[in-house]
Amino acid sequence: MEHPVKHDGHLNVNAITNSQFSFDKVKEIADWILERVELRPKIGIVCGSGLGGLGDRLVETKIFPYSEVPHFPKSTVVGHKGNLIFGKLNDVPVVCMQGRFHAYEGYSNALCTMPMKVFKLLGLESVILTCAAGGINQSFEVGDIMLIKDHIAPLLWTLQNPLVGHNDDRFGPRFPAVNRIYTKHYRDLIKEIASEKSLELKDGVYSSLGGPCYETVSELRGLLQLGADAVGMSTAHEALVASYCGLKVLGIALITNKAVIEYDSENYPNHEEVIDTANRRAKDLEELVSEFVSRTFVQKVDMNNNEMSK
Ligand SMILES: O=P(O)(O)O[C@@H]1C[C@H](O)[C@@H](CO)O1
Ligand code: HPA
Repeated sequence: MEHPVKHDGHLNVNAITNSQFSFDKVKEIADWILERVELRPKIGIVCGSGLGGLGDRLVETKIFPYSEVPHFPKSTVVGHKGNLIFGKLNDVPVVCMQGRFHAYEGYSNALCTMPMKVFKLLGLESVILTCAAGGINQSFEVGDIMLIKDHIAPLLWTLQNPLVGHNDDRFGPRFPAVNRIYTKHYRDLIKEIASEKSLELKDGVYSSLGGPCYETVSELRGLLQLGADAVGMSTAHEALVASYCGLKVLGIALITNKAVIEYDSENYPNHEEVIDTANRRAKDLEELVSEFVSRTFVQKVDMNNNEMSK
């Protein structure tokens, strides 16, 4: 069993720790990848349930099934292929997780969020998190695309928060601020792109519970009262760790089903509907993300050129 080691070399044996993914272990994963891939992307994409088509859009790819990547577990959920793909999207180098890890698969939140730390050590600056979610906001329709402006994640209020334990400040600070996780500039940019494409984009608060069960009517009513617009089982903890690691975050939820907030309704959520809606709406979401990736990259190149010519 690995001891929690501070990076100054001091043992911190009394801390409950998430030594499961120490800096050295994450570095081992990142180094393994860097030895095998020439591409050096600045943007990472995580594909939610049924949204793996984004990965299929990449060209000049190098694909690693998760089973080949050191310390990566299996992706066990339908609609999550389980590939780490390096390639170009709209001519921009990206790395794409075709499928994510969920706590309900039996994985710790430290493990579920480990890829964000790997992204940091790969030199990424930004991550785009996509997910499927149930619409709690009663004005939302199935198939709506919701830009995540904030999240409510009760599990992150507990010791299940992946940042609990020994903090290695090479990843991020002990006490990260979380009031600006979803980068404003990115939200503005994607709204602009959606409006140019005449694509309606909802703006909302994503809430996440642990799953794998969907929510009770009373839980959903409670989340609505708290200000949530959509509910899912992922994303918030990844966004937290990405932001803690200094990555800029864009979060997009596809409303795959309406959350049932009427007692005794005949309707009920199910994963088949989630996947069907994702398949039906994936194209618009993929185009939005592709355009976002290329504009972000162009802006970055512009900024660098301007800086260099100063
Ligand atoms: O990985 P995401 O959050 O997109 O997947 C959602 C949550 C569950 O994994 C599943 C429920 O249908 O879809
Ligand atoms: N609840 C939780 N997670 C989900 C849902 C839902 O209604 N739809 C897709 N993922």
